[in-house]
Amino acid sequence: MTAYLIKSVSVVGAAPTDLLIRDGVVAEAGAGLTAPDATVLDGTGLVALPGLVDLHTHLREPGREDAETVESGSRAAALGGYTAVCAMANTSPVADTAGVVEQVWRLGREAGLVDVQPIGAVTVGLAGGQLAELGAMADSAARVRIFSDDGHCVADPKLMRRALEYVKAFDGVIAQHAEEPRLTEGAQMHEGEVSTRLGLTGWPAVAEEAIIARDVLLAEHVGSRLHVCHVSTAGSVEVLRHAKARGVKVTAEVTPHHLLLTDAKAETYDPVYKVNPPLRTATDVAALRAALAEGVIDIIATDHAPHAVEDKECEWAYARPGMLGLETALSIALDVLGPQWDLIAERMSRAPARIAGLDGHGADPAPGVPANLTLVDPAARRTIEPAELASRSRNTPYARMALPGRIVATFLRGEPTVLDGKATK
Ligand SMILES: NC(=O)N[C@@H](CC(=O)O)C(=O)O
Repeated sequence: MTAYLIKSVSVVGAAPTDLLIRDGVVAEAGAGLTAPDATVLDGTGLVALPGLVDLHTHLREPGREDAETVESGSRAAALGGYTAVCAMANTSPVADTAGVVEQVWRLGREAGLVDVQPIGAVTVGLAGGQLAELGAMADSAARVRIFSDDGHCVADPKLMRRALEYVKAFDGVIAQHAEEPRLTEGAQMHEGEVSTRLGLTGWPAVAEEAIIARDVLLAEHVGSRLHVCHVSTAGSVEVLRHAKARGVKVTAEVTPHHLLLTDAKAETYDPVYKVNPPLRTATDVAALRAALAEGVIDIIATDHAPHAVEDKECEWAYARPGMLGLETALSIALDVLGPQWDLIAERMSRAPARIAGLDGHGADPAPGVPANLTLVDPAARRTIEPAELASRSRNTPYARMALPGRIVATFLRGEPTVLDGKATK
């Protein structure tokens, strides 16, 4: 195994130092390190972060390998600075059995670019009618700890209660896609001034807020862990703030796109901006940014949702919801938060690793720590060219935008998955 000596790198924003990576761990850290056998990388001007961890990735395999595979999504993740991703269960077949989660987990190991941690479905076929085999998935080789029907809400309160109770046995967590389905029938975008003007059916903020309010009460009642996917409204932030103040075991994520874009984008009628939950108003964006800074929202998760051309380049009403995210998330975080490296490390690596229970991830580079880390050049700007993305899909909302920050290298247990901004395999 090649050793790497990274010279003069800022670890999470601190004064420059050297890092020696050997045998899968950070072997040494300090000024003036030498190692004759090591490959030397110049870290001048670069920031080392603990490898990013994405709690919400759609890898589409099995079933829609034309849109993404475990391997292509893993490569996109490594290029985005990630060392671990949690793969959502809305595949075909659905990841609702030990067999499917083990398949995804094995494919991740074979690709070897990031650790792929499968998420199991809460209900059979994501149909919301009957609990899936949560215990069998937890006991499988994939050791599933996060369960989600993402794409669908676990709308039945009794099933949601049972699921929350069930996962307590193995310290699992239910990640809820908060959307009261009766309030979003036919919805195409955020319900508000823009939807009224465009004549499109609206997805009201209350459809999200009502489910979060219900679920935090259920989680409190049964003393279990709830994670709220892709929080998108100012009202949801208030519900979460209240729940956290009461001591409810709830965590929440926000996506890069909900931190940057608004429903005004729908005026273009370009379905690349169609997403679930929908892009909201500038007031919501401001509330989400404040909540992320404050910690009411715990993490940034990408909701990387690749879609084939025919599912996106069509009329708005027929387009699938979802956007790419893995290869641009760190840049959007840098744009939104500025160079607050400790906050970025917390929201994009340490906290998601804790929530997912991913050992070996989410620890700042220091002697003895597994060498899961990424090197960022914050001074670089790059223009996003969809054709150059590693994802099999092209549905990025940032096409031709110049974004700050570039991932120079990513290491997974001491092996480079990205060097010089390029995937190593
Ligand atoms: N977030 C999205 O817009 N899409 C997700 C599922 C979903 O949440 O609808 C997808 O799987 O494409």
